[in-house]
Amino acid sequence: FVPTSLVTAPAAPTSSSSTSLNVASAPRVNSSGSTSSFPPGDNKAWSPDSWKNCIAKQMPVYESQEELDAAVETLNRVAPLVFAGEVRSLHEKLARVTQGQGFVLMGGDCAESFKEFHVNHIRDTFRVLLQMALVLTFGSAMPVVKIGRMAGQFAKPRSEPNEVIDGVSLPSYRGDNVNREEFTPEARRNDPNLMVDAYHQSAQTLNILRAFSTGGFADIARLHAWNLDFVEDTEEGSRYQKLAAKIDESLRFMKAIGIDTSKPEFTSVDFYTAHECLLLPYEQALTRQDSTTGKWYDCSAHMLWVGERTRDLDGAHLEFTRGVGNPLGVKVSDKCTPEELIRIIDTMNPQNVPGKLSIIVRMGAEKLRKNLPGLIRAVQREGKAVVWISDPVHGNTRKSESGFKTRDFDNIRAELRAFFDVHDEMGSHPGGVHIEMTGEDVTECTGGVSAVSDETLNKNYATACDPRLNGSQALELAFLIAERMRLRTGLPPL
Ligand SMILES: O=C[C@H](O)[C@H](O)COP(=O)(O)O
Ligand SMILES: C=C(OP(=O)(O)O)C(=O)O
Ligand SMILES: [Mn+2]
Repeated sequence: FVPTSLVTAPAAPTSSSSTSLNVASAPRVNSSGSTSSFPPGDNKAWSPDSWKNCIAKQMPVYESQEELDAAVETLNRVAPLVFAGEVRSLHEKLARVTQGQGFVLMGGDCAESFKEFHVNHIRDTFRVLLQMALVLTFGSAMPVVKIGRMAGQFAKPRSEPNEVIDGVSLPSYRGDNVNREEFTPEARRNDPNLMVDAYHQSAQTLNILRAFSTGGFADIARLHAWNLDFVEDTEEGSRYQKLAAKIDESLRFMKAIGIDTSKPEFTSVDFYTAHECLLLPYEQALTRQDSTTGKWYDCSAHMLWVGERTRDLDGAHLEFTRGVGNPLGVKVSDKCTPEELIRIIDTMNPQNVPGKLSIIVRMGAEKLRKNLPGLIRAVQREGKAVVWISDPVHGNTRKSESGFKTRDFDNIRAELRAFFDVHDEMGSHPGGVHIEMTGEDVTECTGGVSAVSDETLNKNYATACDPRLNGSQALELAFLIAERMRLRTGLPPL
């Protein structure tokens, strides 16, 4: 993390009527994406709560307005999790990626959970991200911007409002900051106090991440120690050790010619956080005005993205995000037309500021080959500066015969390959990857050298929502990407 310029003022206004969500007056849950009286992107005034005038899809409805007001009031007073100076430093790095100088690595759980929370869980995910970043930096000879889906990635959009088990129907689980996974009416009740619990867990997570990124753990001299025990014995583990040995040698050479490898560039990393901007009462309460610039920042994370299911042009999520100074992302599937994408860009980044907006493409290999060229062409024609990021996992979810939600490594690899092929053809920069992964030895995605199969998914299937790549599958992906980046720049294979 970098030095900060402090964000100080709490989100105005502070009266309970304006800072809270009025259940009676919307946001309405709507699945048709129809019109709103307050289209974002026009010149209407923005405020942290102007999203309340728009239709908010995927939003929990709370039973008690009082309970919600009290939770939001508590969050209005908590300390910001991130600071404007950090957010701006991420923005600058992303701006360089729009110019082809850098690669973004985003990864973490689909849904963080209270049950899985442990310092070792955070450490191990962070460790794999460090390994992946090292492979990508060395492989591509480019700076890698490291962003965790961590410290706030709780709320989940769902395909179905209800879950039915043995004829019993209950509201779907929507993330630990909304309701609980257990299949009982009490657990599935939307509880606004969970937002406060999620905030406190995020604060702890960030504290650990800050310590790991600057306190010696991320020192490049320790690169061998980042290998996880269960990865160590795999093909990817030994491939990593070989690469680590090469880097060790380069470090020894640098030292020999007088470069000081005890400098922060070698001993710490800049690590950022991001999550889906979904649960707007939480995001609004963490939105604060920067005392030095007067700009509003959502201080729940450095970067926020809007999901595929909530990116309606006239919806509450675009209205909220258009007003905050953070770098933003938007997920797009094959349902997004080039015209729609340009309108989204004009709403989320009206000044066309480089680094402000990343387009996170998730459509599956086949649809990507068909649809991505048109999206890139439109962006090129309109002269928009965006970071193109591949999310090769969300378009590749399937149900195994044994009933597990899973993803095949082959399909993930195929989508990444398609993403790189299309950028090669279009002369654009493949700017990053966004994946759901964990440092744990889970069996949630099939394939890869780790050879998880449909039959072994039940061995350690632990995710609270979507299936994650385990440590060795994630590392394998990093090597694939690094090789592809090398090919682009004419470097020999690793
Ligand atoms: O993480 C993404 C979505 O929440 C998830 O893919 C939706 O899953 P569902 O179809 O099980 O609701
Ligand atoms: C919900 C998610 O993705 P998408 O919006 O792409 O479906 C996610 O990233 O977990
Ligand atoms: Mn997911």
